[in-house]
Amino acid sequence: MNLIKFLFRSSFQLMIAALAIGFLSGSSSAGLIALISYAVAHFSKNLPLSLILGFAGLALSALLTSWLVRVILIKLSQEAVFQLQMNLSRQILASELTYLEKTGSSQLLAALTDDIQAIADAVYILPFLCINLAIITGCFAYIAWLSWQVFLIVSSLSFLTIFAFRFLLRRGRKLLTLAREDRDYLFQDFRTLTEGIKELKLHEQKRQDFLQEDLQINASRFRHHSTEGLSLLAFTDSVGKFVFFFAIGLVLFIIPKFIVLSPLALSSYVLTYTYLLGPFENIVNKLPIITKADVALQKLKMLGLSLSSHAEQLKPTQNYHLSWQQLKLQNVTHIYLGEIEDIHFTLGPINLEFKPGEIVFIIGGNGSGKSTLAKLITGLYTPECGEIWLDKIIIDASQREWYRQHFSVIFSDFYLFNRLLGLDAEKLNEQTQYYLKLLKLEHKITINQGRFSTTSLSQGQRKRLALLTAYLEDRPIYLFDEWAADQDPSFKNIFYTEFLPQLKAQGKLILAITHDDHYFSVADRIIKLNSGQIESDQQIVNKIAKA
Ligand SMILES: Nc1ncnc2c1ncn2[C@@H]1O[C@H](COP(=O)(O)OP(=O)(O)OP(=O)(O)O)[C@@H](O)[C@H]1O
Repeated sequence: MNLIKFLFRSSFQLMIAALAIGFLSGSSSAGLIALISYAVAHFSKNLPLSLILGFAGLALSALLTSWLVRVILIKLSQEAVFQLQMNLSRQILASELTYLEKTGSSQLLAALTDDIQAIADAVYILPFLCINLAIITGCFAYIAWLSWQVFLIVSSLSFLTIFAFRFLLRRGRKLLTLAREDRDYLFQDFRTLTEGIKELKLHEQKRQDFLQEDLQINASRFRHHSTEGLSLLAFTDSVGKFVFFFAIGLVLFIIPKFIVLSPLALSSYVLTYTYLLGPFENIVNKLPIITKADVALQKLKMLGLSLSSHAEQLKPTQNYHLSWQQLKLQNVTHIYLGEIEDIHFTLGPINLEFKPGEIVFIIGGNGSGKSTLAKLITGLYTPECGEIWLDKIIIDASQREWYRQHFSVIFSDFYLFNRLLGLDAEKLNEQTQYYLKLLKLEHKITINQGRFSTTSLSQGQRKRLALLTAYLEDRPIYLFDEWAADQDPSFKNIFYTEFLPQLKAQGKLILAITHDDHYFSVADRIIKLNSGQIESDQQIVNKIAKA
């Protein structure tokens, strides 16, 4: 089973220790049953002291070992879940952006939340399952000791039952796997629900279409597969109980007709079986949780495999170059393959050279490839063809992480973190306060030990806060994707006529994707894209606005 293999892989020694102690716990419980059977059959007022001491010893051992095995398994399983969360997060961070974009955030979120939760639920109950399994094994050993014939009959019956159940369990697992696939679509719908709430509230027909044709269909498919799968497992549970009672009836009414059994042996069987009902029920009841976790682990394994096949080298090889001379793109291309094979978008081949202290505007119509070019220049996309050079260093897989450290970027769909990550907030406090004032944010937010008091701001203010972070990062190359689009005219003016020239004066290369033709004169150079190709690359000679 995936879950057991997963725990063995997490810590082989702890698993072996847990199994050994679990076995001791099961044996103690089975020993107790044997002792109780004996005491009931030989009941008298003066039972021997050894029996009483034996009872106390076994009870204490059962208690201690069951506690110990639980502690070990809880530690082991929680550690395994922790590692799973961290590894998956690391793998996502290390994967190529193009692959992550193709996979979609809904699938990743479903894995990080649903799948890991399903595994956490299963590993929580695993200690109890192990103890119950050990008790069942111990009790079966006791039955074998009482009569090997009865043991053979009963264990053959058990094997037959398990064999017959395999089909049902496999079918149940298949249905739960389908339900898990439905979860991915549901997650996508939940994202639409939360992120598109404004649009959905404003348009009744849109809301109804979304509810009935998307959410409801996916939710009912999930309901159907889950109900079928779980019902099948519930059926297994009931049949299991029937087989159990059948076995008791067999020992009580049928076997004595063929095999001579003493009343002591008979009462011991019945007592043992009745006691076994609890652990057995416990195991069968938990089958759906274990099956779900198994499906989740399989899903995580597949995701992990495909993530690692798209993994990048994430260790920067050396400090980034503060003084560089030339950034060159040579015949660089990027292709987006569409759902339909012959509908795709190709950017390039692009040939460009940049130098420090340049203000370069990248312009072009919607869908001309500006943001794609930004992702190529910053090293987020790996070019399908062509090369990127920074001075004399070619940016290949081993240099890409290092190369990316040269950029401070504000994308149009940027994410605003709620604190200054990767920066020494204490050291930068003075600068931070200065930029807060400059960006007119000092009355809106405070920054305490690098943490912003709020990020619930207008889009324009959020972008200004992102700009503050970019300033503090102080990297050699700045890229702004339509930064000024959400700013009011006065801030737009400050951005183009003060901020950009200030960065230029510091020797930074500034690449700004923009539609603000009013400020084109600020640029040293304007690159125009059209349908993924460079239409023009023009130096601006007579600059009007100066820093
Ligand atoms: N993740 C993606 N997968 C597939 N196609 C994409 C993806 N991102 C962009 N495209 C396609 O690539 C083309 C260029 O997109 P891009 O976002 O680079 O254009 P843009 O010039 O930045 O547009 P805009 O000004 O509207 O932001 C578009 O036709 C777009 O549909």
